[in-house]
Amino acid sequence: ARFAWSEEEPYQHKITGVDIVRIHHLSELGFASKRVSNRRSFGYAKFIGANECVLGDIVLREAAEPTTLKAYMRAGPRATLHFDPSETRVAIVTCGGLCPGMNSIIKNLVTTLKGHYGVSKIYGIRGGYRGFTSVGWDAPLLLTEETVDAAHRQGGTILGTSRGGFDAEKIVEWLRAKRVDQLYVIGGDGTHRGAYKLSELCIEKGLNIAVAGIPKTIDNDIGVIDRSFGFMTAVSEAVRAISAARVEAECNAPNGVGVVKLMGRNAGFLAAYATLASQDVDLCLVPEVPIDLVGPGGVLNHIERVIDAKGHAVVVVAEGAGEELLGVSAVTDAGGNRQLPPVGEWLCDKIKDHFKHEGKEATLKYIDPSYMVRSVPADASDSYLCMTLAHASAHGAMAGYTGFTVGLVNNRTVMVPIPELAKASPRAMAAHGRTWERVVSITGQPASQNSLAKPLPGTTKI
Ligand SMILES: Nc1ncnc2c1ncn2[C@@H]1O[C@H](COP(=O)(O)OP(=O)(O)OP(=O)(O)O)[C@@H](O)[C@H]1O
Ligand SMILES: O=P(O)(O)OC[C@H]1O[C@](O)(CO)[C@@H](O)[C@@H]1O
Ligand SMILES: [Mg+2]
Repeated sequence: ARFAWSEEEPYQHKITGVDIVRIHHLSELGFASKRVSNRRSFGYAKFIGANECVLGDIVLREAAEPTTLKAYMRAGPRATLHFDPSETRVAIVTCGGLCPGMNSIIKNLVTTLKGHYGVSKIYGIRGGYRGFTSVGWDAPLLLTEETVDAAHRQGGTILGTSRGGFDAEKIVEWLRAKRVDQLYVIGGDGTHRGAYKLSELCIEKGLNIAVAGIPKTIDNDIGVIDRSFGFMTAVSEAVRAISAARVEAECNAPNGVGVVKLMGRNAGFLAAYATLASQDVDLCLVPEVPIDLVGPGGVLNHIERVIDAKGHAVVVVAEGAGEELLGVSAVTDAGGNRQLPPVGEWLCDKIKDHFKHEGKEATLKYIDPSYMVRSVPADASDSYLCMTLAHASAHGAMAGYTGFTVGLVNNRTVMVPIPELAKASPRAMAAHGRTWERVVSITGQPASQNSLAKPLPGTTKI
């Protein structure tokens, strides 16, 4: 490709080729394929060819060396199905924390697998990975187009979810006993690590089962993909909390301060995007950037300066921020996620102490919307995304692909090998990247927050 940046400075990109990141196909692994032709296409859409792909990085940077472009397999219906739909049995499970859109994914999986392909049976596993081993009230449900009809209007997951309780041997044994052909796993990075182990164990045990993931997280901490479903809905809910904090801060004298704590364990995407979307925030603290509390460039002085100038201030803090000051807990939850220190309350105390020390009074209102940002149904944009992801996943598994997940890459749906996604997850915001630069520019917070930034492992350019 030849481009001229200017008459004086012509520049040529040297692209040597395209590397397509391939995913496993059950027939290539030696499993018998029914080779059924995909007659259920609506007739006007083309099937996706084996080499159709989507470029991973569409930004061409000036490079001295020739570049090979990385690409992902394009998702969508294939001409030949590995499974005969009339005999196909499916299981769906949701794991990890709640996220807007989980029910939309379940509904669209069921409507496409039943309505479009006509599979014979769909099990809905109750309460996450634990549900495979449960007996009793939480035994699997049989899902039909009727039972999921209104699901997308509700928050949460109609199947229930959990952390912990992963037992690969028992889960694979359940799949074998129920003669399940396809397993759909909706969850975050931990869930995907589990899903890949299941796909590998199925192969090892000679089971002709496709395992497909659909990434879910309001933290947007899953690598490779543009964004995870539910994230932007959670951002909108977070903006409502910030608006409330601004109103409280504006109206409560003297020196109103509104502090909002948002979810975001390792990644501050939710806090950063809500800050940028609301335009009401004067200070945003995230896990990726250490907090510089005191001193002329510190955040306490910044809040005081903002209040001196306009009478009030709004602060957003992500729950995972400030571990370098508050200490890292050794306590973990059932999924192995470490307990976080109470950074919101701690910050409120520090702000009040600072004002007292300066002989001033701060009227501080603390808002922790907590689970409210993630327990709502998906908004229109996320509902649309859920529909495309569920279809992408069903088309991939029906075609016989396994150990893959789906996502948007450069706004196109693709299939990604789960290890590729797991390697890049959890991702964090680049502490020297453009999103954080925008946050610093919008809030006016001290740039020293930026220069102190420490890139974390797994950090991406976003
Ligand atoms: N490395 C792993 N191998 C196998 N299973 C795992 C692994 N990590 C987590 N899991 C299982 O995946 C499920 C969900 O894990 P986790 O609590 O890490 O949530 P998550 O999928 O990362 O979602 P969230 O975005 O809410 O953190 C749990 O049942 C957990 O036992
Ligand atoms: O209390 P729970 O269900 O473990 O979930 C809390 C965590 O889940 C997340 O929402 C991710 O799913 C994090 O932001 C948050 O730390
Ligand atoms: Mg996780």
